Amino acid sequence: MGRGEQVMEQLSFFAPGGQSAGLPRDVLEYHAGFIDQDQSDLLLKTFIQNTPWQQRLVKMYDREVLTPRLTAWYGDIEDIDYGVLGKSAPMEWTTPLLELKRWVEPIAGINFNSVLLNYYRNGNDSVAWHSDKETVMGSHQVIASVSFGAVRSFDIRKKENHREKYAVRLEHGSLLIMKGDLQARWEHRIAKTAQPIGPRVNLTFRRIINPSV
Ligand SMILES: O=C(O)CCC(=O)C(=O)O
Ligand SMILES: [Fe+2]
Repeated sequence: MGRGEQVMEQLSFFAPGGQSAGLPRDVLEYHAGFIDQDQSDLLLKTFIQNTPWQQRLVKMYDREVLTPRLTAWYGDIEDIDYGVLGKSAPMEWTTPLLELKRWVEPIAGINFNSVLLNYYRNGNDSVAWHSDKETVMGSHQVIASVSFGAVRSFDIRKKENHREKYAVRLEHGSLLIMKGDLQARWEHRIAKTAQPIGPRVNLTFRRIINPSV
């Protein structure tokens, strides 16, 4: 695949407005306006300014490349052997993160022990097609995803049939619950967009299972 084609592939094939008809409700649950406008504006600013963002190196085929976004990782330090998981230890919870965790847990129906923050600085930042690791979280894990800032399209496609695909626009202050077969049978991504858009911060609350316990 040529370079131009790779860029094309990354651009979302979905219209900028709305949700796909027939979005599978058994794997995605969308709550618009979960956090009100003022609070969302404040949290966006706080996270952008106060997070020690890192741009990580990941292995892509035989090369190491920088992820096209910034990340930070927080969670419980006790009771989890991060070395066994091949992960670095997370940073300690901050007050706004603990507050958000407390708000999303009753809706998700589980207690989370970690959160991954992604910072998409503009439309050129993205996350490629993936599913989140079952070995670390169990196969039918619930993930609570909170979004602030620019609206981006969250695309999903079936692993066994890439033509079966849907999209949800993740709005400022929204909550998306990923559940059921989503990680086992689907992949998801945030594609690049050619539109001139501002920054976005996404938080995915997760429950890490410790294999050594
Ligand atoms: O930014 C998003 O909405 C999704 C992020 C994601 O899929 C991940 O961090 O695993
Ligand atoms: Fe993900």
